[in-house]
Amino acid sequence: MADSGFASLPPHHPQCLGCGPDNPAGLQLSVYRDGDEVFTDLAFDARHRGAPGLAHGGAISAACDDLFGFVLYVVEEIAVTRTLTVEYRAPVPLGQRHRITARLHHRDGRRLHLEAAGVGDDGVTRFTAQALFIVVDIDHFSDHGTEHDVHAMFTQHPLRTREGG
Ligand SMILES: CCCCCCCCCCCCCC(=O)SCCNC(=O)CCNC(=O)[C@H](O)C(C)(C)COP(=O)(O)OP(=O)(O)OC[C@H]1O[C@@H](n2cnc3c(N)ncnc32)[C@H](O)[C@@H]1OP(=O)(O)O
Repeated sequence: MADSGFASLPPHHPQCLGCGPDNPAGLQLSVYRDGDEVFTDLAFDARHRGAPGLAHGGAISAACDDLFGFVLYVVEEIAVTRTLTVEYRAPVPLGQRHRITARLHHRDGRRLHLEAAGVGDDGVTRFTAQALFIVVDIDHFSDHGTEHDVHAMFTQHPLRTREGG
């Protein structure tokens, strides 16, 4: 959904499982910033099926994890997931739109404590999540991605300027 008035945030990279527009198997999240929070509106579909008619818990977890990766724009740090906990409070029906909102709860050194909630159009909170992200530098990605891909991931990011790239 186009939420006019909110800043649209760029995907982590075009093939990202969570937000990459060029990944047909991905969630293709569109993420917006609202003050210190980020959010996405998502209706899980047949690709994300767990039990009949319901979203798979792993798909819900992936959506939360990726959305946490957008809080990094707010925090202005590069970080990766160390722990992720999802509370599945109620089944999530396929096709029902949920707004997932994430924010920094608090920071402790390199540790970013994050929290998120997924609320349906009907006002029901069906899942919440907490994560610990650890701040890293760009070199963290260099061992596994090609130099070109790592460079491409960060050249489109506002955080690039912080790293002097
Ligand atoms: C928008 C921004 C741009 C894009 C961003 C990038 C793309 C993002 C894409 C997003 C996609 C979605 C996201 C994804 O999919 S991210 C992909 C999934 N995640 C990973 O692949 C991460 C794999 N793990 C690692 O690489 C290492 O473990 C890291 C780098 C995380 C830490 O290894 P490192 O050797 O560096 O650090 P450390 O082990 O000494 O620990 C560091 C500190 O943390 C403390 N600690 C540890 N565990 C716990 C705990 N359970 N409770 C409390 N504290 C804990 C620990 O005591 C220490 O504290 P201190 O001694 O310093 O005080």
